[in-house]
Amino acid sequence: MTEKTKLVRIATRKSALALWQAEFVKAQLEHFHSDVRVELVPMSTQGDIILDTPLAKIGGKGLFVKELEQAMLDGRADIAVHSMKDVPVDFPEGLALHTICEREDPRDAFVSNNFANISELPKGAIVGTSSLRRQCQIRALRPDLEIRDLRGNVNTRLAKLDDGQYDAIILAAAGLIRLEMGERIADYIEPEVSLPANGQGAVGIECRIDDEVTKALLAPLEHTQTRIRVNAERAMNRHLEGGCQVPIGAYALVDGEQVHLRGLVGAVDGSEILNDEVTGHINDAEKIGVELAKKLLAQGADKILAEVYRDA
Ligand SMILES: NCc1[nH]cc(CCC(=O)O)c1CC(=O)O
Repeated sequence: MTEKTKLVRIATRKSALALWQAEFVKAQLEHFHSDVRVELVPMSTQGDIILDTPLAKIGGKGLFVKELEQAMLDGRADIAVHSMKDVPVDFPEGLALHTICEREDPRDAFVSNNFANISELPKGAIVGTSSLRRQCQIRALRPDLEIRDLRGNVNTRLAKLDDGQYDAIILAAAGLIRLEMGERIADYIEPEVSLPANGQGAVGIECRIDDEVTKALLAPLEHTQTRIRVNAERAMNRHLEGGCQVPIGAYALVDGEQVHLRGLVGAVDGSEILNDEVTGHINDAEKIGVELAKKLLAQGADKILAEVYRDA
């Protein structure tokens, strides 16, 4: 090791997907900087420990990130690597989301050992998902299916499907692809059928605001188009005051100088779903997110969300 070697410590959850994402960032940092050494600092978060309660009922934002943030604030780690979907819209003082890496496939995936897609499922079939967003969209499409809660990391969820506890489960395609289990995906669910969660499929890197050395090292990992999309999506969620455990979908696409954002707020039972969209210039990504949130609120999103929070 030479004298100028810089150590970057990555706070990460211990799930296979979190470790994959941390290893990915480690490899990228080492690829761009020959004088950087990267260490993983694995830890458990509340979201990993409380496994027997539906996520929506545990409440509190940042179930999967708080412990990682504390490690950075205490100086036990320099950066934290997150699935953007799990990152709350606001950060503790002293920390910020510095980098957003290129997005993987953002779609939800239909996984089943017996059925090729949602339309093939027979009446009464049992579908596993722990996401209110997926639940309300599937219920709107197929009110005859039975939705059951499904917790645990990707491997646990697949094991429960293979046990026969469910006829099908819905997962983020990105997690399966990253873990080289893409062949388990029977069908990719298009955004028109299941609008993804804000940030789904994107990896973000958080660090201390005053850590200029680390911030400079992270710069080459930033992916501008993903940043624009995720900024628009997160701005919508922020204005709706929605964490990740709410029936809210937000999905942006960039076409040249334009960003096109679609948003959805739904009642958990699928009885009511509000959809809207806004297009504007890429420099106004966040304004577009706020504008879309306002349109959804004007349609009655506030009433739907108030009901979700009351029932939770
Ligand atoms: N809430 C858990 C979580 N956080 C990120 C992903 C998948 C990968 C991603 O969206 O980047 C998953 C699993 C899932 O929803 O199936």
